[in-house]
Amino acid sequence: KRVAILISGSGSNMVALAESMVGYHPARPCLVLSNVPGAGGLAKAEAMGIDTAVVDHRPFGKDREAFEAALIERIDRAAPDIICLAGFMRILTPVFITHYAGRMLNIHPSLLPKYKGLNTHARAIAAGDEEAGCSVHEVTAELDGGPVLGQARVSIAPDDTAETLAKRVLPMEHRLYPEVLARFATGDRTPISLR
Ligand SMILES: N[C@@H]1O[C@H](COP(=O)(O)O)[C@@H](O)[C@H]1O
Repeated sequence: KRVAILISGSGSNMVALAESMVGYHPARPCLVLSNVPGAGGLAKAEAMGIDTAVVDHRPFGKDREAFEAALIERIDRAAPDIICLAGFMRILTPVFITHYAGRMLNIHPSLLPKYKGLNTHARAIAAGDEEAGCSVHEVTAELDGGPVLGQARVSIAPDDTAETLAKRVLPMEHRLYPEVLARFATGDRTPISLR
């Protein structure tokens, strides 16, 4: 299976996914695309010998449709079977989501359905939760709302800040996302849970 990975930033999840797609893994990366020119993850992908592309959203202003048409045109040139959103920070419309329906995944830094959206760790701490974590889900029109295919949990310590918690959750993301992708690429949607 061919996998296109969409990023906006440092791309640590992209690296974890790409590094996992070797040997008997059923998938291979075919493109790393960023909406942010110069995003740190682009250089990392090039160093791994993966094709990269930039579709900058800024010239499109408020015209999401035109931005997404350019995005779809560039992605489909790589003919991916699966799309992985990995720290891709643009909200996608139903047009884009329908085009890749049933073959697009996202990683979100909370135990969904809790804390959809941003600032997930700060909100978990503020709520007095005992646990935090991350989730990989299928992407549907509901933001962070699609079927959850995997979760990883960490305990919240009394002196945790959003930053210290994020530092402990991110390595769990790097374990969870490749595991879910390997299963998804063989058609296995059974949810998994890591600790
Ligand atoms: N959506 C969130 O954005 C962050 C991206 O990190 P990276 O993969 O760009 O390093 C990760 O925490 C991910 O869950």
